[in-house]
Amino acid sequence: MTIDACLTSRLNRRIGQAMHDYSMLVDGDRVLVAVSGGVDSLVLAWLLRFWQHKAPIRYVLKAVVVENELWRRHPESAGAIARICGQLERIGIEYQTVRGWSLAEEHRNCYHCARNRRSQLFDLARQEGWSKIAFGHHKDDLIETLLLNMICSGNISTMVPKQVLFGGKLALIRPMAYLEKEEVLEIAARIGIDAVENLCPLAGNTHRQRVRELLAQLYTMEPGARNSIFAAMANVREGYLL
Ligand SMILES: Nc1ncnc2c1ncn2[C@@H]1O[C@H](COP(=O)(O)OP(=O)(O)OP(=O)(O)O)[C@@H](O)[C@H]1O
Repeated sequence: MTIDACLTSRLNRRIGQAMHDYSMLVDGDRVLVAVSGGVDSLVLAWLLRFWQHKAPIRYVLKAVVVENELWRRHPESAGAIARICGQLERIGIEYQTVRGWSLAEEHRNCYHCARNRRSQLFDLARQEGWSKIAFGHHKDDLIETLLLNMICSGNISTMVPKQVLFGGKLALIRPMAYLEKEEVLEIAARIGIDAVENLCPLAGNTHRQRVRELLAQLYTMEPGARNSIFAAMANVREGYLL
């Protein structure tokens, strides 16, 4: 299916706007797409793959799935990895799987797992000369992170759409930063993404999940809150903070 048949012009414009606002891709980029097998990162892999045909610039893509320690303990792990690979083949993107390091018992939590995954991705990017790592985070992830950081860590910050690291050798990009979760799901339904259930035994029982539920309640009370919170991240009045 062509990108035009799968993306409404509204969504196409929104993704293009984020890419443009943050100069996410340039000619000659080598982009690793971090894929968990969840709906967001599979949609991202599809988007970047199909933009290759459309974009006026040339870039190379490879999807990477980090098999973490907790996944591997799950009895359905092998089948799930095979399904993720099947989805990537269907999307037509080159891919590889990487085995995450073993985590000590006391380190089996979201923080260490995410750190482990980041290190694996950074190492691969350095070894193979990839210039960008693309993540499937979207607008709701950025809002949740803002609230999480305020509530649990006492700071005002979020994940940025583009983050340049190592003196410019690598940049993390989030091309779906302007899309709401429902919009990602809309694209997934149009292109027939078959997301793989998260194998992590800790999934669904996290601070993030609780913040997500809190936000859902807030949005029913105050429908404009989502856009206002998102806009606030680009409208910081430092003179009115402590
Ligand atoms: N095991 C993994 N291997 C590679 N990349 C990953 C992995 N887990 C997460 N990521 C990357 O980090 C992003 C955010 O991770 P998070 O755990 O919040 O996603 P998820 O909700 O499990 O899955 P998704 O975002 O794909 O729906 C993903 O969109 C993906 O780009």
